[in-house]
Amino acid sequence: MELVRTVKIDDPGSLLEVAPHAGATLWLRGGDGMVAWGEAARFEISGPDRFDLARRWWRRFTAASRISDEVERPGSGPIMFGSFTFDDGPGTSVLIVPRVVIGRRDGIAWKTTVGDPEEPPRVPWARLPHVDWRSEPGARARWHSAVSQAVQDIKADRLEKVVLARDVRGRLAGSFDPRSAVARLTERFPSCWAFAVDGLIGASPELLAHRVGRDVTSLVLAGTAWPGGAHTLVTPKNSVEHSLAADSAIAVLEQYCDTLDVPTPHVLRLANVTHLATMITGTLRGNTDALALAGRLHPTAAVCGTPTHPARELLRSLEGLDRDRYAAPVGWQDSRGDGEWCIALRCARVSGQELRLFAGCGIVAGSSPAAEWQETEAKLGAVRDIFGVREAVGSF
Ligand SMILES: C=C(O[C@H]1C=CC=C(C(=O)O)[C@@H]1O)C(=O)O
Repeated sequence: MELVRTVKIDDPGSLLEVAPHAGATLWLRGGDGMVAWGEAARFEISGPDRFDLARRWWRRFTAASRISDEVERPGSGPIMFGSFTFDDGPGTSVLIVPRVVIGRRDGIAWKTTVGDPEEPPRVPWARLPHVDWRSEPGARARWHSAVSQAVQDIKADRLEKVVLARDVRGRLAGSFDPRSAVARLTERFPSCWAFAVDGLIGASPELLAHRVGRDVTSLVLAGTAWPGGAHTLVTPKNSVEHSLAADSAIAVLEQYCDTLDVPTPHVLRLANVTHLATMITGTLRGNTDALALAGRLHPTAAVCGTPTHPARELLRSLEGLDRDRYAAPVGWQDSRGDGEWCIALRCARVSGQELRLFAGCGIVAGSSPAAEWQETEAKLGAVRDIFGVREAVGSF
């Protein structure tokens, strides 16, 4: 039985600077969050039951741990980070229990250790390497025909909305250090959740499920405008797109919450795009953990469509894409069941020297293929542009 011990520590300053090497797990927002390293346990799963299997495994892990936690806040004590696949298959979802976690939230900082880990050597940050982007002959034509087909299906009342995505691939010309990538992402997207979990890096603006005690929050985004785009944000098309996404989250959260507050949508401004956003808050009826909520919410109509099943079938046939861990829950959970699960958007999967970026957009009856292409380009810029910036921002 391993001892999981959390102690209060002095403010560590920049959390990113504390991460000792490029293998660290990172979860940051507005300067707060957690950085973690080492692996006390790892669990890989696939299939339609992956969320339930993950929760069961996590319950067993925490039940088998001796816990000493002098902080007792969300994220203290035993914690796992996870990244799930969008689809039931192929691909594996992963949970990681780090050996060491340094966290800070609301002015309180802590260190959690599992067992008695050794201090790893500190490896200086590596600059972000140059990326050779792969040219994709025919990608634009394929996109146009997929969006046109989706619009036809929607106009023929086969479904109301489908979210179509595409990927862009590149080859890294040198070694990749997620600390450098996340530093750039947090600078450019301070209101987003910037993360590096098992080779998935990104800065997501969309919170699928956040639970602290009985309080639940879900920030639903859908409907986008971007600089140079032909449309403003508030259009009938974007409003339809947004309300379908919000409704899909509300329909699930209603089943678990005694009270639910759904304000009118607001405008979320990011560096590259603006979104319609609805911040749903609720009070849980029972003790449903954050991952259970995320698993039930996934996939919302912000990343799949309405109704869910036909949209999932259609996107599968039109995209010709393995979404891998894009557009799926990424986040963390502690032993109390509190946690923070985002939808992995504005992200890239790094494996070896290969880099794969993803972006998608909601298609409704009023969608045009050319505008939706531009929208994916604006969204892809969130990660693509960090490779174009040459100045150092951290301790290289
Ligand atoms: C699917 C993505 O965005 C979703 C979140 C915000 C706005 C969206 C939209 O306007 O289409 C998408 O629903 C993506 O960034 O890949």
